[in-house]
Amino acid sequence: MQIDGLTYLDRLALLAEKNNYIEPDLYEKYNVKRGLRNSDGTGVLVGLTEIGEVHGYILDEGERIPDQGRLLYRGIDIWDIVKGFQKEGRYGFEEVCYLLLFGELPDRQWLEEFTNLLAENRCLPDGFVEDMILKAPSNDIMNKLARSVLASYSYDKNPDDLSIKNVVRQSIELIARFPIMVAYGYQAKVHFYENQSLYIHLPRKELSTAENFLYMIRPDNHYTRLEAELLDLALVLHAEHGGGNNSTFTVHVVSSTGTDIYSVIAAAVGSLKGPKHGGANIKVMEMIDDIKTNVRDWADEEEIKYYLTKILNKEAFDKKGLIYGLGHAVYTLSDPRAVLLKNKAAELAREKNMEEEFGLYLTIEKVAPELFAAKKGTEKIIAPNVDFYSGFVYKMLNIPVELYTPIFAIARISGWCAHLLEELVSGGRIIRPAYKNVIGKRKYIPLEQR
Ligand SMILES: CC(=O)SCCNC(=O)CCNC(=O)[C@H](O)C(C)(C)COP(=O)(O)OP(=O)(O)OC[C@H]1O[C@@H](n2cnc3c(N)ncnc32)[C@H](O)[C@@H]1OP(=O)(O)O
Ligand SMILES: O=C([O-])CC(=O)C(=O)O
Repeated sequence: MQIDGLTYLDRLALLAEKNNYIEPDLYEKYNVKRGLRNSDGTGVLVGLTEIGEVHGYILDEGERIPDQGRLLYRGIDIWDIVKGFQKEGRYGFEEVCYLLLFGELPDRQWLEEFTNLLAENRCLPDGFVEDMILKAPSNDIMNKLARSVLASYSYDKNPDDLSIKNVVRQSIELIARFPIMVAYGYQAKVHFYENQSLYIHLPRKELSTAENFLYMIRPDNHYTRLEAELLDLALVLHAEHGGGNNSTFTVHVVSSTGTDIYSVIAAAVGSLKGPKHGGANIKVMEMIDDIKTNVRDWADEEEIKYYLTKILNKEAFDKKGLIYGLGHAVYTLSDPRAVLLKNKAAELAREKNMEEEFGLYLTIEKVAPELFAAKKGTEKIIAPNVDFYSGFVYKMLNIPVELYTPIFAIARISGWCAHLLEELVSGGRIIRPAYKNVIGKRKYIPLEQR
């Protein structure tokens, strides 16, 4: 039924918009920490952790002083971790999973056993591929991943047991299975939605997580050592980011209810998918494609500035006003992961003859802060975050764009599981902040009198 050209659903949507509007002034009046942020932009302190430390500024007598970013896993600087395994010529992601989950660096024997344990668990339960992946494909791999995680509950003989030993077992299974769930979800997508041949390659025990993933997504199984090393580096850099990032905080919130690991991790996958969080790596690629289409000369700084201003003014691209891949809730001057990925992107761009496109990224990184400052009237610096250069690196590795956020999930599952264990050991209280009701009292009116 249509009234004034509006459908019933249109009118419901208008009501939903009108009756969910809250005066912005009220947030200030009641001192609401919107987005769980203090008035100076720092995060509200809601927990303690020993897993990841994210350093982005110095607090000096209550003032927030921007600083170069630093990221530490269990107290060890990410730069040192990367230098360490690269110097020894080995892959690093498995070692980082161990470090995050168990709080210390493994010696050679413990690392070998842990790597073997991951390899043994790198298979899906009987019937899972046929019933849960191929019979229910999705156009979106993150959606498919969340459903595969939830479906795993029914294949687990002991799904609700929250003893640490059981959750460690479940965590290792999930870390080992995420690359397979993503790879097969992707293969199902290209087969059922894009009419291409179906490839279900079984993972191989002797390969690392990064190698196996490349092996499973490519029809011919082929990858080079350099490609696997770069993917391994990306996995290491994306593995953990403290307790406050949205998906990890989701882990704390959901697990604080005492629910099972599959419910917790499926919720975290849903959070990571969002374009302001892990989903930004796909958005960056779409935004760059849009800029490439609309800016005639990629070397012309003024033309790029003009178009970025349109993006900031919500007149171009997705009209959300965001330049994706820039800005961070904690980092200010730099995100150490973006610095590492930028170096890799520069090397690869030279090798692959893609320096012109790389130059576009550099110009955006250079001019966006001043445009942002002019628009917002602030001194705030927006530097590239981990999502700015990661997609460009994946593109040069010929990894399809729909896999960029799922790769983030393949890495971050290790941090999520570490935080789940920490919540179970040291949390214990249901997370339950307050919302003030500002509508006041109203009377119930009988149907005939409305
Ligand atoms: C793995 C990760 O999650 S890394 C982050 C990936 N996300 C992105 O790259 C998306 C683009 N960036 C953003 O949206 C933000 O910088 C976030 C979500 C990362 C951080 O958000 P916040 O902590 O709220 O940022 P902050 O407090 O600095 O924001 C202040 C203002 O600047 C705006 N802003 C921040 N970054 C950007 C940006 N890249 N482009 C345009 N505006 C921005 C915010 O929208 C906010 O505007 P408002 O005051 O009108 O609401
Ligand atoms: O910390 C955050 O807010 C976002 C995040 O997960 C990351 O940068 O890796």
